[in-house]
Amino acid sequence: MNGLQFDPARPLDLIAVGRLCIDLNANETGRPMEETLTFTKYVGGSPANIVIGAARLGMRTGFIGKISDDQMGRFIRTYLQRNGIDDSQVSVDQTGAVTGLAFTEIKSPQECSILMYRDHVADLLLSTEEISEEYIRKSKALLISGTALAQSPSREAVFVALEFARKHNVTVFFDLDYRPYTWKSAAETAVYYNLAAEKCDCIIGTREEFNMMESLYNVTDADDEATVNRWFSHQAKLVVIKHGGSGSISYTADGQKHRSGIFPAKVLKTFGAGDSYASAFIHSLMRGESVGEAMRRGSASASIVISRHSCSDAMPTSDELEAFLLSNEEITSGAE
Ligand SMILES: Nc1ncnc2c1ncn2[C@@H]1O[C@H](COP(=O)(O)OP(=O)(O)OP(=O)(O)O)[C@@H](O)[C@H]1O
Ligand SMILES: O=C(O)C[C@@H](O)[C@H](O)C(=O)CO
Repeated sequence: MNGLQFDPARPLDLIAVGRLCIDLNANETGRPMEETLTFTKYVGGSPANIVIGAARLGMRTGFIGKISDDQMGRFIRTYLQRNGIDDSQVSVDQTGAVTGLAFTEIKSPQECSILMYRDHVADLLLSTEEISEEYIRKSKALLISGTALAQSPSREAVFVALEFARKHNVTVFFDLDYRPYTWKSAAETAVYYNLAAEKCDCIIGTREEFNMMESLYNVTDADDEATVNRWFSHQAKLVVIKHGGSGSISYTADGQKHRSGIFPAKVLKTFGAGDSYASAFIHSLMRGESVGEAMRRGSASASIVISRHSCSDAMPTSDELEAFLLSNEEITSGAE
């Protein structure tokens, strides 16, 4: 059992709070960004990608965030609307803030990097007054993403959202989504990640992200069992540790452990794997499937997205995911 509860009476399935930005993915692959001439524009931001993926799979979704008062902000809002994501809680910045940009470099399938422009971005100006208790109580689940904790007032807004979620039995997913360029210090990062993680029901992260959180307490031996037991002593009922091309391992508070391998992928770029994994994983859990099945679907979604140019736009529909699962065998591997 995964221990997660979802109230079927709630009109929304999943609300995300956090970053809405723009991905500018290099069209010329196989070369450094210094030699890139053209980019394709997509909606980006880890929580945005996850919710877009969930909406593609048929979930009733919403977003709490802030966009810039310009063409980029309007591009994002239109895209959310076109994908059936409720944007009633997406506010428009009035201070001249800009939309975060994520320039991606695809030197090779294994050598991808992201250059982030995040000075004075609108998404980190989301304030506590813009977090609606009534809105959150309409949802079965809430997704928070680590980067929204990087600066005030977004940081406080996330903790208010967590409080409302707890108050109204809204299950909380925490996708760690650690992006170093947004934080001032390792200690600040670890403190806020740990404080937020204590309030979450399901934590999804890579081994490196959990190491970052534990570094504050001089824990250096990167032991999965010790990691998950720390979170089970708080609110968590399910912890997923992702291991890139080696697959993923999940742990439930009642002592079960599930390993998942990967699906073969013609990798174009590696980023987007985590967001696509999370979207299909959450969708599967919320429709009552087992943790093992949810991991299988997450892995399949990841393989689809890393074989395509974008993240958000590449998120598979239900039909695409089913077709992929029918025609591909998961490569079971000992994900250590
Ligand atoms: N090369 C690959 N081939 C197939 N599947 C992969 C590959 N890399 C990652 N995956 C799948 O995607 C999942 C998440 O990938 P990863 O562990 O890299 O998370 P992440 O670092 O959060 O991803 P991102 O690069 O989007 O930030 C893995 O557990 C695995 O199922
Ligand atoms: O989360 C970000 O700001 C970057 C994303 O927009 C990008 O699509 C990515 O890195 C996905 O993991």
